[in-house]
Amino acid sequence: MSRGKFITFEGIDGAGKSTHISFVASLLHDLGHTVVTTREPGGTPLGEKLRELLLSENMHLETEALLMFASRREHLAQVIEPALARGDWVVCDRFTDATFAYQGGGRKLERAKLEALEAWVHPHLQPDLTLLFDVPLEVARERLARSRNLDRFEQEKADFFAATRDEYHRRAQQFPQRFRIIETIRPVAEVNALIDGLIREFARA
Ligand SMILES: Nc1ncnc2c1ncn2[C@@H]1O[C@H](COP(=O)(O)OP(=O)(O)OP(=O)(O)O)[C@@H](O)[C@H]1O
Ligand SMILES: Cc1cn([C@H]2C[C@H](O)[C@@H](COP(=O)(O)O)O2)c(=O)[nH]c1=O
Repeated sequence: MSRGKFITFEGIDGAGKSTHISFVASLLHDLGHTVVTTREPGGTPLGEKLRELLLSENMHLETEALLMFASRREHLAQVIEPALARGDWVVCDRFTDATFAYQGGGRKLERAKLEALEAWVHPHLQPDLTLLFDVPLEVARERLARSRNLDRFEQEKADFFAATRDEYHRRAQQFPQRFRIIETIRPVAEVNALIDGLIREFARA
C-alpha cells in the first residue's frame, strides 16, 4: 500500500476555498481515491473546541499561534497521518501555510518562532500540493460581507489581509514545486474547470 497524498487549500478569507473543496474531493473520488476531507483549525473533537475559541476569543498573538499548532498536532496524530499511512488522500482546508500567512504576515509574529513550531510539530511532513485561492482584497471583503456574519479573523482590517495575502505569495514563491495559484476572480464554473485539469495532472504524476 503506497502512502496517500496530502493536498491543502489556502487563501485569505473570502477567496473561495470552501466553495471549491467539495468539487476536488468528489473529483478525486471519481479518480478512484479514498478521500478524507478535513480542516484547520479543527478536524478532531479537541481541534473543533480550539477552533471555537480561536475564532471568537481575543488572545495574545503567541497564544493564538500555539493553539493553531496544538490543534494541528492533534489533527496530525488522529486524522492526517493515519489516513496517509492507509493510502487515503487528505484534502485539508488550511494547514501550516495559514499560520505563516495569518500569524506571521497578518499579526507580524517572528517567522523564526513559527519555523521552530513547525519543526517541532511536523518536522518531516509537507503538503504534496497546495492550492492557493487568490483574489483582490476588495473582492474577498465584498464577497464575505454578502455571505455571512464575520468571525474574529474575518473582522480584521484591510491592511491585515494585505499582509496575510503578501505572505501567502511569498510562500508560493519559496515553494513553487507544491504551490499552484488559482485566481478566483473568474466565475465558479471556470475555476472548477481549471482545478479539474490541474488535479487530473497531479493525480497522474
Ligand atoms: N469564483 C467565484 N465567483 C464568485 N463568487 C465566489 C467565487 N468563489 C466563491 N464565491 C463566493 O464568495 C463567498 C466566499 O466564498 P468561500 O466561503 O468559499 O470563501 P473561503 O475562501 O472559503 O472563505 P473562508 O476562508 O473565510 O471560509 C461565498 O459567498 C461564495 O459563494
Ligand atoms: C489554520 C489557520 C487558520 N487561521 C484562520 C484563518 C481563518 O480566518 C480562520 C479559519 O476559518 P476558515 O473559514 O475555516 O478559513 O482561522 C489562522 O489564522 N491560522 C491558522 O494556522
